[in-house]
Amino acid sequence: MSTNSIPVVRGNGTRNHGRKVAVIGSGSWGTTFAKVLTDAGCDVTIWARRTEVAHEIQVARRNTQYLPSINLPKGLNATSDLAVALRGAQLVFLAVPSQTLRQNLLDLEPYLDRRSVLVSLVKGVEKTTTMRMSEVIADTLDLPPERIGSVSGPNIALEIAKEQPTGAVASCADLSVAQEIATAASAPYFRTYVSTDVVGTELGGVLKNLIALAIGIVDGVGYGENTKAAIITRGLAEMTEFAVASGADPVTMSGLAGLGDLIATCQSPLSRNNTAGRLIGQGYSQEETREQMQQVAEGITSVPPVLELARERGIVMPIVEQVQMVLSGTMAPANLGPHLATEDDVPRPEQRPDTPQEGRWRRLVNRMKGSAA
Ligand SMILES: NC(=O)C1=CN([C@@H]2O[C@H](COP(=O)(O)OP(=O)(O)OC[C@H]3O[C@@H](n4cnc5c(N)ncnc54)[C@H](OP(=O)(O)O)[C@@H]3O)[C@@H](O)[C@H]2O)C=CC1
Ligand SMILES: O=C(CO)COP(=O)(O)O
Repeated sequence: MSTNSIPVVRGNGTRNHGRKVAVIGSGSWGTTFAKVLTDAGCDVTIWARRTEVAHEIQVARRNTQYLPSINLPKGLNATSDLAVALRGAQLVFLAVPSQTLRQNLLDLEPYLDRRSVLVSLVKGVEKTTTMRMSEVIADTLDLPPERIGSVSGPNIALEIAKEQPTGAVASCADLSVAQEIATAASAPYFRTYVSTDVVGTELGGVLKNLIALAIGIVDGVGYGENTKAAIITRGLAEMTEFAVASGADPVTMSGLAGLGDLIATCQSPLSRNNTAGRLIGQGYSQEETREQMQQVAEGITSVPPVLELARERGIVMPIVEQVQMVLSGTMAPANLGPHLATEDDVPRPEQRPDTPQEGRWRRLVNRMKGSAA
């Protein structure tokens, strides 16, 4: 482990002894996640598409473009050769932009061990197909669900690279595979929980980006904490409805991959989605904002496909609709938030009678009534 921040007690390094893993993508998250895996005791090789980035990581133990001032661990190997990165890798973590993942998978397919598990770290949906990343993996490589996983949570890369503690959720349809992923990705400053809810884990990461855009927009306008609290609270309700209609467990949305990530991304000035929203709220166009951003802001690309899926599934997402209108220039940023409703909306209870949250509370209350009787 490097010395970027407060030292923490070392954990389970020996559990990962000899576990060979690859990380595909050497941006801020790929590099940070490779550090987590190395600090967890795995034998890690990170793939960078540019040789100079691979060389800098391998030789100088730095990735100055994406993680300035961070010392990377000695054991981390880097290469720009996919064959080298994938040789013997039991777990392959994918940290590339959502819109390039399909091509990246096709590129790596010839070198992939047919037993390896592919784990998406990506928080977007494919624009042209509206597929989640695990669906893109299954579609491209024809892999069964037990060879596809996802890791997501409140994971602002730079904070984790500084070894500031947090957690995440590793999910796979096969619980034992989720446990294997979580073991590989559990460092002293990074606790990884397990889940079999791949849909919920992935959608938490996708949907919080859209709400973070809304938060950035109202921040750019100059609105204060009430507006943001209303957007976060109603945003979680929108996220949960959409995720449940897509097959997710509502409980996932109240965990690290849902609420946890929503809080981190909406609060952090380091969030690229939050930052992109702020620029738009300050009056920059979508094009100008894209130009100013040096890194991936997945939310901007995910808005149209998420709304397309929401309409197909009969889900109303007023905040995401408003974000779309602001992005397309049909609504002024200052009009986002204050009403949080469409024009024809009528006053209604805050929680719809059939929301997953209410159903859960009702079941709990009924159970308690039953046990008190
Ligand atoms: N940063 C974070 O805090 C977190 C990010 N994520 C998610 O991780 C994913 C990756 O994001 P992140 O690392 O932050 O992004 P960055 O913008 O930091 O880096 C993007 C990376 O993708 C590479 N890349 C760009 N185009 C291609 C391509 N066509 N083929 C292969 N690689 C390409 C870039 O390479 P090059 O440098 O050569 O351009 C770079 O290594 C996103 O889905 C993001 O939402 C998830 C959790 C936390
Ligand atoms: O996913 C993230 C934190 O969990 C990173 O968010 P941004 O992509 O908005 O920086």
